[in-house]
Amino acid sequence: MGPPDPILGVTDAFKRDTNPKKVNLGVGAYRTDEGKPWVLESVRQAEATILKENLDKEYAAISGLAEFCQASARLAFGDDSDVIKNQTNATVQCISGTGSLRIGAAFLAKWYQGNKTVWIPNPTWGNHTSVMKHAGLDVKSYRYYDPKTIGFDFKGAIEDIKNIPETSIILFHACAHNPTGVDPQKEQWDELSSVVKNRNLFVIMDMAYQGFASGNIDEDAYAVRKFAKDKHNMFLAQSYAKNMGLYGERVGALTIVCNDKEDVDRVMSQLKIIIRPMYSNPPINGARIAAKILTNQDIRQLWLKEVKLMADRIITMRKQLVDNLQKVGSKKNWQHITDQIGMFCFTGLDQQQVERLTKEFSIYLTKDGRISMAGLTSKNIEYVANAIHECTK
Ligand SMILES: Cc1ncc(COP(=O)(O)O)c(CN[C@@H](CCC(=O)O)C(=O)O)c1O
Repeated sequence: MGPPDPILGVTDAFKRDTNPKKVNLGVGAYRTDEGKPWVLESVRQAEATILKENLDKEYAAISGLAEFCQASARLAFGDDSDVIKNQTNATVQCISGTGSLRIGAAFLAKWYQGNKTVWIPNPTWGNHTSVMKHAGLDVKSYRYYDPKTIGFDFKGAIEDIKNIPETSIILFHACAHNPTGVDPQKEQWDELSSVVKNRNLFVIMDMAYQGFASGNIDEDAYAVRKFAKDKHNMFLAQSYAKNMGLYGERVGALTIVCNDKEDVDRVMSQLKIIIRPMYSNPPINGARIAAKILTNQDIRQLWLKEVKLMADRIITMRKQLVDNLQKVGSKKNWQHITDQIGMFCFTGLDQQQVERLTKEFSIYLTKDGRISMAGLTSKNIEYVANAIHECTK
């Protein structure tokens, strides 16, 4: 019998708990202030529009829906980027963010001529290592998080990256780092770009939360656009699970940035050769919804408002959690909760404290002390704050 998944297994345990006060702060999935999943109105409008078009259910191309792929690349790189203007993006629709990373890793494993070791941040999303190893790449890590400051270890990251063997592969979270919620400042991204360039590293940008971090899709794409502008060898993995709430539709895109159009044709041919025996071609429904949202201006404007609303609710929950911790008498410094950004808060709780939260209070979170902020609501915030205080005082 294999072990439960460190992230998705938390939800299974939560579902088995019969305590009426139980709270799920595990999986990174948005919840409303009523604690319910949210299907965005922009998604509903896109679905209604698509329904009227009476489309068929034919296979998609191996590379997916072309309109979706182009719209995804434009969203990430920006209409005025050289990548879009010169059409040097080899973009394929994949099975959400995970699938985009997996196909990109398989491409590197087969064709990359450099050092096939991927350097991932420490800590990182629990599935990164498995995805890379499953593709046949070695995995090592670089310093990213400083437990003393509960912040970004910029000095440590730079030092480690300067020692990464040239032509290796390095992975960055483009925004809303999971699990720490700690992102580099823009000037730190600029320096990271320069150091990575000097080491001639291949860059994997994992952008699973565009718009969800700051509430602004352009702001959150800063790192992707900076690295593309600096002409890095790179690929980008995009997910629409969180910023469009299309979790179960499995909608994502992989873009490998190429030197020229001929390169794009060759790379696309090889991506199709990798995809075909893996799942042949991707599902059409979710990609149609995402393409409609991105290309219908009225629906797009509504979506931009909704993605900001989700980001703002999480920011509000951060402030309320700190206020409630102070209200119940905690004397600890919880500033990192409001300093952090995106879906998650890296609380700094140790494994024993996490176990107590779950055993004594039926509050579910991952073992590393990460909480999904969207699981907090105005109804449970006091209960959660009191429980955290009880386990940390
Ligand atoms: C940094 C990062 N990359 C990729 C993904 C994959 O997302 P897709 O659903 O494949 O588009 C996630 C999702 N991580 C969330 C969701 C649950 C999971 O897959 O682990 C999490 O960490 O709770 C992520 O946090």
